[in-house]
Amino acid sequence: MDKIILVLTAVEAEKEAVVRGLRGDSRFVTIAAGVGPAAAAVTAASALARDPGRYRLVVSAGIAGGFAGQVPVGSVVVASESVAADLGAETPDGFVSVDELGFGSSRLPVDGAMAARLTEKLRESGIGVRLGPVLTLSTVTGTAATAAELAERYPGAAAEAMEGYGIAEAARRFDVPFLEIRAVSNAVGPRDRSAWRMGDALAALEAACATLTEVLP
Ligand SMILES: O=C(O)c1cccc(C(=O)CC[C@H]2O[C@@H](n3cnc4c(=O)[nH]cnc43)[C@H](O)[C@@H]2O)c1
Repeated sequence: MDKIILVLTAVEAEKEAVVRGLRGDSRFVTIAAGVGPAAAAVTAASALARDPGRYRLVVSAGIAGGFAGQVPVGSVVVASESVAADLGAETPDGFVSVDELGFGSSRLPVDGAMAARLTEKLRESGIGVRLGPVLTLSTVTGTAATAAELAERYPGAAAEAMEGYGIAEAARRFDVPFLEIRAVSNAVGPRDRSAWRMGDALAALEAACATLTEVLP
């Protein structure tokens, strides 16, 4: 039996955009896993454990906040790595990552060749795209101070979302390559939920998933 691709979104609206983009491609199965890294990791790990050897790629797909000066709203970010940006300890001298604490790695890899191919194809298709680190946080950033702190702590970070690292960790445990695709619905910074451009982001997510079907070997 041919191996297939597992795509996980957080919410149903993202799943619907992904499914529209995949246009019935039978190589993919898409699940809405819930918001946040815990729900995402549990759902991904459960699916991978239910059918060992069935999957050749696991994809975290959805909307995200984009860092100012890195990516505009409505564009796509393909992760170059997934970073757990709030996994560590707060100290009087600032944040200390789990790496520095000696408890593992806050950075998980993606399938670099696939990420590069997808980015190139999206660019060729005229879709605004950036290949860069995507942060995973359990809390949506809501102030300029936190946005600036994250940008300083993770230079070049393109976007933040809430699920990627959890899914990447599940994929790593099952030895399946991982990819994260995000469409930017809002800028990372002071909270203004009314300014989130969900429609534009979901359309960009749909286009990115249509392109994904074209770059798979
Ligand atoms: O209105 C809110 O504050 C809010 C809180 C939690 C989740 C949401 C969602 O709309 C869930 C969808 C999904 O969106 C991703 N996302 C989008 N923008 C950001 C962001 O700036 N920072 C972090 N995550 C973001 C995230 O992956 C959610 O699961 C709304």
